[in-house]
Amino acid sequence: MWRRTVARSVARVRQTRKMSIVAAGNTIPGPCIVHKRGADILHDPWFNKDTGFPQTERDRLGLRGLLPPRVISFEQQYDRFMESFHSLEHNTEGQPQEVVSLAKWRILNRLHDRNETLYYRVLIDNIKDFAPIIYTPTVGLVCQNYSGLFRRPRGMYFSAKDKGEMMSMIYNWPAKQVDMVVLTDGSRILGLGDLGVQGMAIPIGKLDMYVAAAGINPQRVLPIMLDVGTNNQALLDNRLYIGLRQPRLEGEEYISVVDELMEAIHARWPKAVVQFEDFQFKWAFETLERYRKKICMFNDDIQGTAGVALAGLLGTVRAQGLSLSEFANQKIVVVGAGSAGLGVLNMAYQAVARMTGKEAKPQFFLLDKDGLITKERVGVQSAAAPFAKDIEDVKSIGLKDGSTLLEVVTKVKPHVLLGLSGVGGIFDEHVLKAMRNSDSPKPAIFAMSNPTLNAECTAADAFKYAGENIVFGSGSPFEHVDLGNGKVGHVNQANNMYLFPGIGLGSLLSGAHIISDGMLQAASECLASYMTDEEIQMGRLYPSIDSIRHITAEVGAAVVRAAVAEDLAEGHGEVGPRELAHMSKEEIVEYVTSNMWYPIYSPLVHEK
Ligand SMILES: NC(=O)C1=CN([C@@H]2O[C@H](COP(=O)(O)OP(=O)(O)OC[C@H]3O[C@@H](n4cnc5c(N)ncnc54)[C@H](O)[C@@H]3O)[C@@H](O)[C@H]2O)C=CC1
Ligand SMILES: CC(=O)C(=O)O
Ligand SMILES: [Mg+2]
Repeated sequence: MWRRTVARSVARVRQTRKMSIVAAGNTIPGPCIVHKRGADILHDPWFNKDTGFPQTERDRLGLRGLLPPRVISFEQQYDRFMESFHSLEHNTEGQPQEVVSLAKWRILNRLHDRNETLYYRVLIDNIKDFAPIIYTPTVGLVCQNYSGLFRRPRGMYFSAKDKGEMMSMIYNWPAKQVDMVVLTDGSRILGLGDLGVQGMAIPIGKLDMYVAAAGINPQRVLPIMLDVGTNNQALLDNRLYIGLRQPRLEGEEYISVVDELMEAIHARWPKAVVQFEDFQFKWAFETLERYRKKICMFNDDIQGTAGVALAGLLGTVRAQGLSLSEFANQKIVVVGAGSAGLGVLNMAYQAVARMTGKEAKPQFFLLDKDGLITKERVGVQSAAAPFAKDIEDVKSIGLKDGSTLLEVVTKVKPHVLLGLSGVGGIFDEHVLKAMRNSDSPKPAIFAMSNPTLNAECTAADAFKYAGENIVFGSGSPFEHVDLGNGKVGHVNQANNMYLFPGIGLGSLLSGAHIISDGMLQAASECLASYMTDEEIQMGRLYPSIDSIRHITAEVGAAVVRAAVAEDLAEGHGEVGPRELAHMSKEEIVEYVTSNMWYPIYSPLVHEK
């Protein structure tokens, strides 16, 4: 009996997939129920179509007379926006970069606030040009100036003053269903430090990427800022700062506020996936350990970054013409022993252990602001301790605890130099030149810190000083480098944006109640195997951001499959765990793709 049900739902998945392709091809989508009329609709960016409301809808919804008479098609609205954007580019030519970037952010933000369907369509279609505005690097600048830029609220703000009230506050959010939450406390925004409540632009930007890359319905996303104060004196002294003007809560007081918020989110939307973003080191690991066995959550800086970095590291092994098992013999220097650096090392160690067995002793070197970390280091963080080198091992190559980056690179001759320090320019001319003596025929340099000014080096400097045969990746985008004679130094964007949307989407659609290491590993492996050998030989470790929807569908499907394999998948909507278990690999990709929202005007039907 239930076999027939499975067959029916697989057929349904196939049918839905067909319909979604049709929808993407602009045929008539299904209706959308709206509980308001007239001007209230025009002021609601979820439903607003501006001049795009057809006459019949204007009549039905009480809009007649509230809009200019001519109906403008979606395509015309799209063209008009792009024309405005291009004239803005033209008109701001020659102005300081920051002015131009903020002007671009403003024009996109205004559209976001007015008409979400059009906003997400232009974002999806122009993701390569617009991601650097709504995401890194411009989002960093936006956070730095958020108190001044703030016009309209988006998402929810919970503060230390709301203690005891969060369970009722969560019901103030107007949407019945929430699928994806991105939560920050603003304590470590990119490499810019503590930006307090102004960090809200990060969850907003990450969720824009969720909509664009993973097709999460924008009506079901929720950016949350947990404002527990700030230790940034400049913000505390700024009379126009829009957050709590008090030092950050610490210890028990802090954790009890996070607990209360997590309980409130989980109570209202038990199936929502919660992504922790840009928490300072001391809380990033602690909150991850605290909630990951109870709630469907992950820490993007620790786990998303690790998966993307591991995929890149495996790519560098392939770029050298070696088999993946050679990964265990790679010498990798990681600069930055924070959430991101330690996340990468954790995952890389697990990969080596899988390849070589438990006795694996990878040749990974970890540095923080005080230089090389060895077992001699006093007060080493417990999360960093497993990666501290044996002092005898480093002595044998002329190094000691606290050796400088230049000393380490010179003596180790690493295959890979990977920066997650937040310190701009730390891979200076000397360090990069030392990479010329790397033991790899294709040394890899990853300057992963964000935003651009915090990158450990620029792409141009990397190719200039370390040589033309390097493989290069950076957290924020750089232009490809002209090496002369028609040769181009390829720049990869080594950013967790290649994984977090797929991790979130896959976890959601699997209905898993937690996100396991196996699901994260599957996501990373999927990204690692996405590129062909030919592409890898050309220094391309990650796909172009233009194909982010496709890669996200593949990653999402890999996460669903891993959840099914681990018996964690509880199903989503009408698709139950047994139906998921009976889907083929291709059917799971179809299931994921068919669940991706695509921006198109739906006919609006009013219901009281
Ligand atoms: N590309 C990507 O996808 C991602 C990039 N990041 C970037 O990584 C950076 C670090 O993030 P977290 O690890 O969360 O920060 P964190 O504050 O937890 O860690 C920073 C680490 O850098 C070390 N450090 C500081 N100055 C140093 C120096 N001069 N030399 C060597 N190490 C130094 C600190 O001791 C600390 O261990 C940020 O800039 C962030 O934007 C983070 C997540 C994802
Ligand atoms: C990309 C990112 O998550 C970060 O820089 O924190
Ligand atoms: Mg982050």
